[in-house]
Amino acid sequence: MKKVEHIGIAVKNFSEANALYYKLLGVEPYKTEYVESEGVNTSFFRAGDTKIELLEATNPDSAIAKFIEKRGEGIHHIAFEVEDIVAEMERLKQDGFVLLNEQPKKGADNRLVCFVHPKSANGVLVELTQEIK
Ligand SMILES: CC[C@@H](C(=O)O)C(=O)SCCNC(=O)CCNC(=O)[C@H](O)C(C)(C)COP(=O)(O)OP(=O)(O)OC[C@H]1O[C@@H](n2cnc3c(N)ncnc32)[C@H](O)[C@@H]1OP(=O)(O)O
Ligand SMILES: [Co+2]
Repeated sequence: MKKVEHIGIAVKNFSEANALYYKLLGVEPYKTEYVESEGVNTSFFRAGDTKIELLEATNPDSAIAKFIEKRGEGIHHIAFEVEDIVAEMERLKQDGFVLLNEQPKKGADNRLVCFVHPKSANGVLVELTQEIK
């Protein structure tokens, strides 16, 4: 794991949250992206060497909609940068972590991602993320 690549934050109102994080961080989001497979709108802010990813649900079945319904807005996941996502997935599986996808899948911002179940990571949803080169 090279670094915390981003922190995902579940928000109810995308435009209000983007305005708030603009005020908080003093920078505009460098990118917004709709990810159909996850049912989310995302925006990305640079914060030093890492990023903040705001996530708004676009349908009631999305993981973000369910999370907000159960727990309210807030930190949803921590994403760790990896160089070889397949190797890291295999390593974590061998170590008893529960992976939420068998194969890496396409995430936002030109990346492959894989999620680790929060029940196998001290209540934290962990995302592994590798840049697509
Ligand atoms: C935009 C793409 C990508 C990127 O490029 O960065 C993203 O970040 S996408 C982000 C959204 N996508 C995902 O989160 C996909 C992975 N998540 C899942 O598969 C599911 O959300 C889940 C984690 C398996 C939970 O789904 P489910 O079991 O259907 O929901 P429950 O509400 O029943 O939850 C079970 C259990 O887990 C707790 N939970 C749920 N989400 C989280 C969370 N984010 N952090 C910590 N804990 C979480 C939930 O509270 C339940 O606990 P109990 O009530 O104690 O049983
Ligand atoms: Co993410």
